[in-house]
Amino acid sequence: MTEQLSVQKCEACQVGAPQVSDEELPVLLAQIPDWIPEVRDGVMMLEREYKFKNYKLSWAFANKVSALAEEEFHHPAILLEWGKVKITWWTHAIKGLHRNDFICAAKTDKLL
Ligand SMILES: C[C@H](O)[C@H](O)[C@H]1CNC2=NC(N)=NC(=O)C2=N1
Repeated sequence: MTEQLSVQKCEACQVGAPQVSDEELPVLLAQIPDWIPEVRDGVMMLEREYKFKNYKLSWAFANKVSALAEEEFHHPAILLEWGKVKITWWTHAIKGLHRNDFICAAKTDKLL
């Protein structure tokens, strides 16, 4: 069993890096069951919406995710609303999902 995604580090990802394979996809998705794979304009992404009691709590969580992104140098889309934060991870350089996206999704869950 490979170690938990949330303790792994993102690797530098360049254009041409491999997307997650069809065989790996279900194995990785099973490790982050609260995340939904979405395909937009042919690009597969991982998405999760978190609910909070008010805007300040949503804002604080969004800030933590931003700090994580800088630490990993891998950046999500963050939709910040009153009582909700939607996080979407994908790898722009390869227009799809890299192992990094799963690592970052798992790390995002640990920020709660
Ligand atoms: C220049 C380029 O944006 C950087 O190399 C990094 C920054 N953060 C990134 N974040 C994500 N999600 N995908 C990328 O391809 C990516 N590239």
